[in-house]
Amino acid sequence: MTSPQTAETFHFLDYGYDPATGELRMSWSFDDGPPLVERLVFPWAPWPSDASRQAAFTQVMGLLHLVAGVSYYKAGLPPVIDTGSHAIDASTAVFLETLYSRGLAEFAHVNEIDLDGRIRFGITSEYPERVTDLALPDRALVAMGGGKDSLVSLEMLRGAGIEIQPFAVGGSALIAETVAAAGLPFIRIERHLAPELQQMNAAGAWNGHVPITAINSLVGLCAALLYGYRWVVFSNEASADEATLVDDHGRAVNHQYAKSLDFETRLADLLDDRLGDGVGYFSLLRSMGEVEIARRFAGLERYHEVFSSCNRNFHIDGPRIDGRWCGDCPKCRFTTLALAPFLPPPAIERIFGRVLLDDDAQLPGFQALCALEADKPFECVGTAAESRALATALAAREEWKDRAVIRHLAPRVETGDDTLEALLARRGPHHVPADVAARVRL
Ligand SMILES: CC(=O)N[C@H]1[C@@H](OP(=O)(O)OP(=O)(O)OC[C@H]2O[C@@H](n3ccc(=O)[nH]c3=O)[C@H](O)[C@@H]2O)O[C@H](CO)[C@@H](O)[C@@H]1O[C@H](C)C(=O)N[C@@H](C)C(=O)N[C@@H](CCC(=O)O)C(=O)O
Ligand SMILES: Nc1ncnc2c1ncn2[C@@H]1O[C@H](COP(=O)(O)OP(=O)(O)OP(=O)(O)O)[C@@H](O)[C@H]1O
Repeated sequence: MTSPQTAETFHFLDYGYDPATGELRMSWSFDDGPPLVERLVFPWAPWPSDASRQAAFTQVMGLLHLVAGVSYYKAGLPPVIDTGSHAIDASTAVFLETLYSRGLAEFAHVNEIDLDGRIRFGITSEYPERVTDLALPDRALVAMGGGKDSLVSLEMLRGAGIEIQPFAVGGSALIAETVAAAGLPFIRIERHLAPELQQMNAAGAWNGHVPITAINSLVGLCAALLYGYRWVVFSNEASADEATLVDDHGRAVNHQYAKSLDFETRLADLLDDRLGDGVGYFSLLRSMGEVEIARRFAGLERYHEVFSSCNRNFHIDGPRIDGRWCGDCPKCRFTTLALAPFLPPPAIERIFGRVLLDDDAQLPGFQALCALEADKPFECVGTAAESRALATALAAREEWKDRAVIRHLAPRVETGDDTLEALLARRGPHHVPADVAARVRL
């Protein structure tokens, strides 16, 4: 296979869904190289009889093809992008250019590649295709990630009496266990990347972070149209808007771009243009920060022994650790910090199998969470202000103040107005539909 890095053009080839098997196939290529075929399998092979739902599904599947191409495009970054049979109107082109450039910002930063002006999706159509008469039942398909955030959403919706169906993309047994603990049925959508990607990576193709939540969001929207759910609910928080770092050219590099309000707004607007309000994509926790979410999760004891936020669990080929927490990564550190004000030390030890705040070897990692002497890590963690407020609050608690990490960290951080109480009270903008927001008491 020729190297994707020498290719002139990245081609979007075919996409299609087979109602007999529930398999969705999408393909791309570099120049005239072999097609790179990614497959998704929707269990029970759903297929709606209603023509407007079929038309809406075909549109959303087209968007998924355009978004999921990012995994392959990044391997070579060819100068030309050929969108093939897709009708790309101006707003779709801007949506894709923004997603590819901001969603690949960490990838570009780590690989020292300048993406400015490189990613261009040509306009091939004046208007977006529209489906106007979509009617889906008022019920929610909830994206599950195995961690605390999606479980908080699930319980908020359940508590409000809204019909819920958890789903996840990929084969994580751990996510399935959280859903089993919720006592709910589970839709697990298989995802198989093109096998050539692994070979290209091994041969030295460009590799790095991709905006995975954007891909999962479009898969969720396909599922909503196939299975019949009006709302696709994610659990992305206000804290995800903070850039992980600002580079030497003043550009924001955000590991969590696809979890940001900016991405959510752009995708929701695009869907509104094409499908009206027949389908709703939103994050239920958008108005809250990590601290408020942790406070709510602390009260959901039934999940304390089954959840995991540690991303060492979520590789495509399965977990790379024994147990649910590796105990030495930014997510393990941040989740400890966020839950500690709301749970007693024995409960923290039961969850994580240790108390990271007792281990002074962990101090540099906690400092990085506070953006002290280091950038924040490329991980899904809270804002630096949240970590500082948490450290300060723990220094005022008898049960935490003498722990090694808190003793060293707390005197070195300043919180200003961002105290724990202020962060708990703060609410930002969101796109939760008014009827849902009222029912969950947002
Ligand atoms: C689990 C993890 O952190 N994976 C990142 C890691 O990948 P690694 O090679 O160690 O293992 P795999 O995840 O199994 O991936 C194998 C290769 O496959 C490619 N790939 C995978 C998924 C995909 O959608 N597209 C792909 O191209 C990629 O080449 C992999 O090397 O390092 C990779 C390179 O930096 C990261 O891309 C992997 O991240 C995954 C896509 C992933 O699922 N990460 C989530 C845990 C994650 O970061 N979630 C964010 C959401 C942020 C967002 O904006 O969406 C979060 O929790 O903040
Ligand atoms: N495999 C997946 N399939 C579908 N949605 C997912 C998947 N992984 C993560 N998500 C969703 O993406 C969003 C971001 O994931 P994230 O890991 O931050 O959340 P989480 O696992 O619920 O909580 P935590 O922050 O504790 O890890 C959440 O809405 C989550 O449900």
